[in-house]
Amino acid sequence: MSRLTTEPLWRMVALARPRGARFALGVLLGALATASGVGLLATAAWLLATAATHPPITALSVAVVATRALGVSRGVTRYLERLVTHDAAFRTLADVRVRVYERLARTEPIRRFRSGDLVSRLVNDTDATQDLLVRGLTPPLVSFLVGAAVVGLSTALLVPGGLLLATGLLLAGLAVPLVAAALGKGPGARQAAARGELSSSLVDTLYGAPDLVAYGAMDQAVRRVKRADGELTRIARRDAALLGFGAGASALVAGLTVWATLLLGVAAVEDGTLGPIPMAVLVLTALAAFEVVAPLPAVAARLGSVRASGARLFDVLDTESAIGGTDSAEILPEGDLALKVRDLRMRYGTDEPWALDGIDLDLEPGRRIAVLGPSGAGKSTLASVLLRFRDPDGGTVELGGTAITAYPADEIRRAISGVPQDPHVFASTLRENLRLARPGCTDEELWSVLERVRLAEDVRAMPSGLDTEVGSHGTRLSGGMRHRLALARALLSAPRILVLDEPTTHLDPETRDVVLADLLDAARGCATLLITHDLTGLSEMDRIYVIVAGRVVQQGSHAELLGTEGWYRRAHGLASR
Ligand SMILES: Nc1ncnc2c1ncn2[C@@H]1O[C@H](COP(=O)(O)OP(=O)(O)OP(=O)(O)O)[C@@H](O)[C@H]1O
Repeated sequence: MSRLTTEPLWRMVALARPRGARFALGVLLGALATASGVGLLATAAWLLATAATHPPITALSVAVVATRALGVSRGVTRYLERLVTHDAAFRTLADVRVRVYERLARTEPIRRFRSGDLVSRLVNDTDATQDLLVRGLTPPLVSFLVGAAVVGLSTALLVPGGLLLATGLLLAGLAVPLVAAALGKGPGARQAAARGELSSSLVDTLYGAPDLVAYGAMDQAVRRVKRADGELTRIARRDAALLGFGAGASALVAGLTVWATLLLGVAAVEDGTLGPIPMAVLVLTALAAFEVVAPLPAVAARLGSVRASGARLFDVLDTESAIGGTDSAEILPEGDLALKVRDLRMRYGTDEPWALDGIDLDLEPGRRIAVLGPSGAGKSTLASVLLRFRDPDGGTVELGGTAITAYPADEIRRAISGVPQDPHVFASTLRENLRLARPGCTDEELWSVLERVRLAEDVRAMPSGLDTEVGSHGTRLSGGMRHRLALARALLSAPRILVLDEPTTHLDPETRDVVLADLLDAARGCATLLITHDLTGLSEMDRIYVIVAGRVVQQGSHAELLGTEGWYRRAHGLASR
C-alpha cells in the first residue's frame, strides 16, 4: 500500500467518497456564502464612499439592491451549506458506524480492545470523522476558492495591494495553520489514546468496584482514573493554548495586512494611481478576506488528534475477520438438520498449539449430546466454530450435509443458537430482552417460553411483570434467572440446534442441578449440545464426548463410559477396576 492509502487522514476523507456529490455541493454553497460576505463588505465600502460624494440617489440604487441581495444570500447560502455538509457528514458517520459494528460482529468478540477503550473508539474516534469532514474538508477548499477570487479583485484595483493581500492570506491561511498543526501533532496524537485510557479505567473501576473494595484496591484504581484524567486535562489545556495562538496570530497578520493596505492605498491615491472610492473598497475587502481563512488555524491545530482518532478507528476496521464466506447468500434448507463434525482442527495463531486437534462428533435431530472436558480442553473453541465466530483450520463441520462455511454467519446463527457461559442481559425490560431474539413476538408467546424455562412464576410475582427493568447486566435478577432468561431468548429464535456452553457455571451446586435440569427439559425436542466441565445432567445425554487437549479421548453413553476404564470413570471418582 502506498503512504497515501495508509494515511489515516486520507483514508477518513476517502470514507466520504459515496457522499462526494453532497460535499461538492457543500463546498459550492460555502464558497457562495463566503463570497457573499466579502462582496457585501466591498459593496458597502463602495456605497459609503460614493455616498460621501453626494451623488444623485439613482447612482446608488444598484449598490443598495446588491447590498440587500448579498446580505440575504450570505445567510441563506450559509444555512444551506451547513445543512448539506452536516447531512453528508452524518450520513458518512452512519456508514462508518455500521462498518465498525459489522466488523465487530464478524470478528470473534474483539479481545484485543478493553471495553471502555472500544466504546471510546466507537464514539469519539468515529465522531472525529465527522469533525474532519465538516471542519477540515470544506473550509480549506472554500478559503482557497474565495481567497483566490479576492486576491484577483484586489490586484485588479491595485497590483501591490493584491500582492500584499496574497502574502497576508498565505501567512494567516497557510503558515499559521502549518505551525499550529506542527505544534498540535504531539499532544493531538496522545489525546485519543488518553481519552481511551480514561474511558477504560473508568469502566474497569465502576464494574470492578465490589472486588476493588473487597481487596482494598479502590484507592489505587481511583488514582489511575485521576492520572488518566490529569493527562487528558493537560492535553486539553495545550489544545486551548494552541487555538488561542492560532486565532491571535491570524488576527495579528490580518491587522498588519489591513494597515499596510491602507498605507499603500493612501499612497496610491496621493499618486493618482487609485481613486478614493476604489481605495475604500480595497481596504475593506482586505479586512473581509481574512474572515475567509479565520477557521483554518483551529482546523490545523486539531489535525493531530483527528489523525490519531483515525488511526484508532482503522485499527478496528482493519481487524481481520475470523471467518470467510461473509458475502455468501446461501440459505439453509428448512426442517431438521444433522450436524456432522469431522477431523476438526483449529488454532488461534500459526505459532499457537492446536485448540482443536481432530474432533469428530455427530448430532442428529432431536438428540442430546454433551462435550465434557477439563478447563482449556477446547470446549468453548468448539462452540465458537459451530456458531461461526471462527472458521476451522482443517476438517469439516457440516449442517444438513453442507459445510457451514458455505453459509453466511447470520444464517448459521438462525439455525444454531447458543446460551453462553455468561449471557449478556441488557439494561432494559424483560420483554425487550426477550424480543431481541424475535422482535414481532406476542406476549402470549413470551409467557409460553417463560413457562418452558420455569421463569413465568417469578415474572408474574414481579409488580411490573414483563415490563420489569432488569438493571445493568441484569443485576436485579439472580444468576439462575439470568440463565433461564438467556435460554428463553435462545428458544424464541426457534433454533434447530441449541448449544449450551457451561450454562450453569457460575451457580452454586444445588441451583446448578435444578437450573440445568430445567434448561434441558425446556430444550426437549431440539437437538442440544451441552458443553460442560462438571458431571451434572450427563445421564440425560444420548452421547457424551470427552475432550482433552483438543482431542476426543472417550465417547459413549453415561452407562457405557462408567463401565469403561478412562477419564470419565476417574472423573466420577471411581477407581480402576
Ligand atoms: N482467544 C484466544 N486466543 C488464544 N488462545 C485461546 C483463545 N481462546 C482460547 N484459547 C486457548 O485455546 C485452548 C482451548 O480453550 P477453550 O476456551 O476452548 O477451552 P475450554 O475447554 O472451553 O476451557 P474452559 O472450560 O476453561 O472455558 C486453551 O489452551 C486456551 O488457552
